[in-house]
Amino acid sequence: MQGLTPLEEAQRIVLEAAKPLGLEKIPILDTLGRVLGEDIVAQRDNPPWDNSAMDGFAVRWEDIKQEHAITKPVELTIVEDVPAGKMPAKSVGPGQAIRIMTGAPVPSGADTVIKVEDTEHTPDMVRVFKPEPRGANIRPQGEDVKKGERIIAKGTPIRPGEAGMLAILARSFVVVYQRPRVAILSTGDELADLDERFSEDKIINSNSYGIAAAVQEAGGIPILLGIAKDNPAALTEKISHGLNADILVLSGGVSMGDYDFTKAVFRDLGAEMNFWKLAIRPGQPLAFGKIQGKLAFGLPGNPVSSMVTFEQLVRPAMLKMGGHRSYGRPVVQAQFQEKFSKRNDRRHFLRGILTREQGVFHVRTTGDQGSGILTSMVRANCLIDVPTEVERVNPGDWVNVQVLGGSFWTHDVGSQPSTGHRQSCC
Ligand SMILES: Nc1nc2c(c(=O)[nH]1)N[C@H]1C(S)=C(S)[C@@H](COP(=O)(O)OP(=O)(O)OC[C@H]3O[C@@H](n4cnc5c(N)ncnc54)[C@H](O)[C@@H]3O)O[C@H]1N2
Ligand code: MOO
Repeated sequence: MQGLTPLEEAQRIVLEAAKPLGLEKIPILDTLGRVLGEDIVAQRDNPPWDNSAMDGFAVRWEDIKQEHAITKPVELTIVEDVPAGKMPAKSVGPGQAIRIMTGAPVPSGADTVIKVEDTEHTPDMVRVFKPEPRGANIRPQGEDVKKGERIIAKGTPIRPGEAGMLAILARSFVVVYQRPRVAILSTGDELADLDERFSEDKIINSNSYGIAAAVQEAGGIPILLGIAKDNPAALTEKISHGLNADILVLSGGVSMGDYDFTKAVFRDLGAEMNFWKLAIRPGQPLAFGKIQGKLAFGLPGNPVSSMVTFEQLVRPAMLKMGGHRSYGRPVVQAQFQEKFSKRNDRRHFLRGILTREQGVFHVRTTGDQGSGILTSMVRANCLIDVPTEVERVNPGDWVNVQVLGGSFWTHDVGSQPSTGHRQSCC
């Protein structure tokens, strides 16, 4: 009998086969979540000139530096008003001030800005009560970005911060990696699709929709191929359509059943395939390889198994193809709140609920962990990663947790993570 393949080995093979896709130029508003395919170099300084950080008065520090300003305020003559968006016409001479708004360019002659609330003023005259250090309240030219500097590196995923920076740098179009197109096919005579009339002996094809959402979450474009009947001809035809995409994901038909034709059809299509019994639970039977140069995954049909194997294998491949440089979910250590035991032959991914209380992460399972219990995925915000060799996890033991999307802090929002506990059960 074929032995169990460690997940890490399968991940290594999959990632080696997955190559970054080509590049395309897209408008800035479409860039969220995409990965930069070029270095972004500043063509000018930001801010482009010294500007005021406060509403107030631009002055010469020499004029206001005196101590005891509160008892003996300095009086300066206002010679101009500079709102944001206007360049100053005059410079500040001895005994003079220019009224200035936040963001407006600092006039020549001035080297310090006094906040309006630290003054008394009329339209023509300002009295300064508070001495400030030289340069106070001035944001110098180029403090954020210097012309010629590489500000965002190729391979960076675009978040709101990067999008704002692209705008600062006047990049209305940027080059990014293409999104992987993922063809999704469910197999099984027992399946009916959502919009079909179906009889009592059918179950609804949920895997295609769960996988499609996972594809979108990983930045890809899902292409639904529907359901293939459990016969080689139907399967071959559907798979051939799927080969127009970058990745083909099948679910079902990879285990030992009389109607499990996936392996045979993959082979007939000339695929170089690995058929694994992975050392994980859920998600043991899995096929992976290349068909006509395209990545093809045969995921197990059980709904939870298809999602967990997607997470561990398809998602990393998609991220690599989409230009990302890191492929894993964030992992945190959490204190397990239950008892759990298993054999020491497979790595388990328990669906979990992660919370944080008094700065410490806690995790419990979602309940029954059968691979047909999709409510476990509905309730989960994480996967609890119990290593192969671990047979027992007790309340209070530290476990690694892969954080799935979404927020999970229901307690003490904003407090710092604890630094005191680093030992792990696993
Ligand atoms: N003799 C053995 N039987 C099984 C083994 C084994 O090693 N030896 N492995 C079991 C494990 S573990 C899994 S996981 C499943 C994987 O089986 P398949 O990939 O062949 O999947 P199917 O048999 O087609 O379906 C399994 C299960 O999932 C439901 N399903 C399938 N597709 C969908 C879909 N698109 N939407 C919703 N539900 C779906 C299907 O109705 C079955 O209930 O094999 C075990 N058996
Ligand atoms: O691998 Mo199966 O996914 O354990 O049910």
